[in-house]
Amino acid sequence: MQNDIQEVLYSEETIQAKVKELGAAISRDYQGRNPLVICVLKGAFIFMADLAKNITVPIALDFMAVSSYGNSTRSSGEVRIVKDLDSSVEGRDVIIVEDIIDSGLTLSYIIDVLERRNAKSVHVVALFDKPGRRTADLNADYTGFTIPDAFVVGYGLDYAEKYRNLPYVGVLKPEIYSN
Ligand SMILES: O=P(O)(O)OC[C@H]1O[C@H](OP(=O)(O)OP(=O)(O)O)[C@H](O)[C@@H]1O
Ligand code: HPA
Ligand SMILES: [Mg+2]
Repeated sequence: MQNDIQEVLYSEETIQAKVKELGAAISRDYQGRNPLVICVLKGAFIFMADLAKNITVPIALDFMAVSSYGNSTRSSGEVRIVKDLDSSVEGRDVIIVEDIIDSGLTLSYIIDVLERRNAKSVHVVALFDKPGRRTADLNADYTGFTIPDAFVVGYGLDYAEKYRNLPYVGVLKPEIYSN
């Protein structure tokens, strides 16, 4: 698997330091509140686990599975809810946890759904942001790293369901995509 990686962009240590910073910022901003923290599966599962440990205000957790990439490096443009939340967001302060914002289509779809369900507030934390590929007008409230227009894998992010378990984030060798 390591042989498939062309370059490591963010080491495990660099990512962990950033996750701590993001957790501290959220803990400061949500003093006295009890937000519902929503993990967007599957990509955000590792980020969510690490981030949650760095949030010091009381939180509730929930999970939503959404998919639009399938086995491609380009969004299909069609966002599907594969698993919905267990809890109601009505009247809740919601924090959406995303691994990456690329076209922005996934998040704009989820935000729209949560606002229609009458969440009190909806904010977004994204570990990676690729503004160069945006088609939806959208920005995260908390961003870890702004990255160039390259398809990245690791730390939850996949290509065709592989590489999610890498503790770092990197770019694949181009020949992997053409296989
Ligand atoms: O901004 P966008 O262009 O919508 O891309 C970002 C979304 O795409 C990926 O999910 P994917 O559909 O691959 O599902 P996965 O999390 O199960 O891999 C990623 O985890 C984000 O949720
Ligand atoms: O760069 C990416 N890597 C993995 N999954 C993704 N989904 C959107 N962009 C990406
Ligand atoms: Mg994916």
